[in-house]
Amino acid sequence: MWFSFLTCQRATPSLSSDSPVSSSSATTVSSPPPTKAKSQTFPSPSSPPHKTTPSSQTSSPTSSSTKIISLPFPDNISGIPPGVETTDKLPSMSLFVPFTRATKSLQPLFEETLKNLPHVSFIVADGFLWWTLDSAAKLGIPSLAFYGMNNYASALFSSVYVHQLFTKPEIIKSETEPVTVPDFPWISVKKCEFSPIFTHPDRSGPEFELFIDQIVSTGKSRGVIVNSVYELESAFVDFRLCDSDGPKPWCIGPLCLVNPDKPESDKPSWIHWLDRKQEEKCPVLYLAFGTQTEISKEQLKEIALGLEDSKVNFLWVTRVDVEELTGELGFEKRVKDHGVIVRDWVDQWEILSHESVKGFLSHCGWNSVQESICTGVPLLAWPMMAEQPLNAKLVVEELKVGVRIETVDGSVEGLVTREELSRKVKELMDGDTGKTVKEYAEMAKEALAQGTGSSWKNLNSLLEELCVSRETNDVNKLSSDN
Ligand SMILES: O=c1ccn([C@@H]2O[C@H](COP(=O)(O)OP(=O)(O)O[C@H]3O[C@H](CO)[C@@H](O)[C@H](O)[C@H]3O)[C@@H](O)[C@H]2O)c(=O)[nH]1
Repeated sequence: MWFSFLTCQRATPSLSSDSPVSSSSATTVSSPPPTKAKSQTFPSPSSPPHKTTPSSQTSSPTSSSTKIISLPFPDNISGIPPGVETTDKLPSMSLFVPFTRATKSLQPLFEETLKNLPHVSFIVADGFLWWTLDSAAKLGIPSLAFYGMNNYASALFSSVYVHQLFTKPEIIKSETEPVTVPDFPWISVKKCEFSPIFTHPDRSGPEFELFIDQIVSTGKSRGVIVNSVYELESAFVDFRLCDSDGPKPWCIGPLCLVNPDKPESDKPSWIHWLDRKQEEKCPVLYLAFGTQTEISKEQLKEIALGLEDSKVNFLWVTRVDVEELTGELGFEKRVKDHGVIVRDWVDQWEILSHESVKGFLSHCGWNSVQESICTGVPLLAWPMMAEQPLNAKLVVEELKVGVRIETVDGSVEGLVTREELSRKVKELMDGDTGKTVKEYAEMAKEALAQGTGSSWKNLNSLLEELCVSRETNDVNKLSSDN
């Protein structure tokens, strides 16, 4: 099993399907050290979206312009079960910090490998692999960080942190009281929507130290690649661009449109099921909660019974055995006419693109949100951790492409009852958010239009800035040396 990275060598300034970053293996943003009171961009701590590339999901390089070099993942990490090389395989996300710290043992081999490459124009590194930015600096290679988070969440984290919204002396004690964000007066946030790193006055401990290492290291980078579209969140991109001290955000997304997965020739059974629902003219709700979410037995039962009560047609992707965990033996049989549970790894893009899928109950991981927007499917937003509460606000309050599900106590971790789930599922499926989301889907496509789209232009100027100017410098240096 391996840990993989991609390097960009002598890239030419054009947008090709061989994107220099992989949306599944990279993640967020940063800027200068947190001691200075200015705008900053942040990784989403506590449960960040870092994962190495599981071999089962790594496609072979198909083009002569792309080469993948794999480095062996470290063995014997204290507290991590042997063989676990991705965060989705961790028994608990509480092991995230030792897992991430362990990646540093790859540094010598990473640097050795870089030295043996013919010419590296720049490095794109997962921001959670903070040490790769140190390696880049040591070898004099420009580097960009990538975290996977959008500009909206980064800007809000920054504003909350810089203005000490939850940590200044007149501390807001309530977890659920709405508080106005200073730089964005039309937005209010709740303490429970943020990790303790942003809300706890005591700034120490392993998680905080990792967070600082990432911020400091990304602050030294040449910029941050953002898998998003400028037009989708322009106010928040502009906010970050105005911070001349912070790393520049480069919106080059949505990457799910650059290289969408191709449906296999042999359709899996769930696609046949969706085909049947389309023939029957039955709209389907798709449910999936990403790769890292842990859902309690009690909550699973409420989801199952809420779906059953709602009578909506649903396709639920989950790795767990719902009947066994909830004790609801016979659930799948009871709902078989309108619902199906899938326990395999699915091609989510293919499902969302299916004509019959008219709603997505999602944890609001940024990849899922973008895929839903790009396929014109409205969301039922149920954030569970990390920056997902902010993504849900973007979906419901800013873009208005979805409906928010509420927990019993208004907290992020709180229980969602079967009644709430059933009500909101019906509201989504009967509602009119579909029209708005289709407009955004068009906008996202236009952003990638060759020559004219904003993401196309951003990628070109990024390559121009990092490759062409570097190569020109190299040539000048060579001639002055002679
Ligand atoms: O069976 C599956 C399960 C997942 N996916 C794909 O896996 C990705 C999941 O990504 P995302 O929706 O972002 O969920 P997480 O992996 O849980 O997201 C982590 O990473 C995101 C950013 O990278 C953050 O926004 C989230 O908070 C964090 O939990 C998506 O592209 C899905 O299409 C599949 O294709 N098939």
